[in-house]
Amino acid sequence: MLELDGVGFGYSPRDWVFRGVSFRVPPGTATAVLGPNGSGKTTLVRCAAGLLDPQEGTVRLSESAGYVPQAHGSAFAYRALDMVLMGRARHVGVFRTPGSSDHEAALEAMERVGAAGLRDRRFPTLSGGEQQLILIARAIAAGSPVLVLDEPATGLDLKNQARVLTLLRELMADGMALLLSTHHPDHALHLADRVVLLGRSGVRTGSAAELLTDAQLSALYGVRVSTVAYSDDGDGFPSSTPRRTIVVHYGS
Ligand SMILES: Nc1ncnc2c1ncn2[C@@H]1O[C@H](COP(=O)(O)OP(=O)(O)OP(=O)(O)O)[C@@H](O)[C@H]1O
Repeated sequence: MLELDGVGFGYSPRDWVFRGVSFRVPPGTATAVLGPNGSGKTTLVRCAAGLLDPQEGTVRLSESAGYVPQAHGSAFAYRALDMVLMGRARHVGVFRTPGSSDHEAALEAMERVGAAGLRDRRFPTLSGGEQQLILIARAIAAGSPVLVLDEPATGLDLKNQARVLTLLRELMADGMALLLSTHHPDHALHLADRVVLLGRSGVRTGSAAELLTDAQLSALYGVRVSTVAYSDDGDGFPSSTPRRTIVVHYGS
């Protein structure tokens, strides 16, 4: 369980990025954070993951969260498998080397994201999308019941976006609590039970049904957005999966 209560953060005194953010992410659910560039999505998910200390309010985490940062180059030429093994740090203990169960967990996580074939590649030589898959595998390998992801679809092609969304739904079905920031309202429509909108006029939290509407999304991004239904077409998701996506009226 992840819970934020009245959280406020600013990088300098009296210059708040956001204030008064409260929401809970129960097991088996996903909460999506949406907002324009610079609205504070990364800042908020870093506070939720315990990587930034808010100036006010509290963050309660049942145990440490797995965290997936936005893909970025690494200065160190670790193998992809070693990057994923780093997710096992709290299981391995200080001054110990990873054992066979850690290797198994790391390889299973790489299989799950479809990146087992990259295990011996050096992380900096991977494409941005491949790096993103490895970072997600690292967080899964950590085995935490809470996963916090900062724009997990950044740099992924359409097939890999679908793979990651499917994977995140599977993790929810396994009982994990997910918090993700995203620039893709359609991903929020597909995944999220609850939504946090970081807008120019303040923060709104509520159910996906209440906040992922044409009016709310158009106001949030300052461009006309419509949500449209599509048929399941035997896509393999349970019939309860929301099948709505968004259309942006470019030029509006
Ligand atoms: N280390 C920092 N020091 C000072 N200001 C910062 C720092 N990091 C971010 N900011 C500022 O805080 C605000 C929120 O930034 P943040 O990165 O959280 O936004 P975001 O919604 O994730 O943006 P994007 O969609 O562009 O990734 C921005 O105005 C940004 O310039």
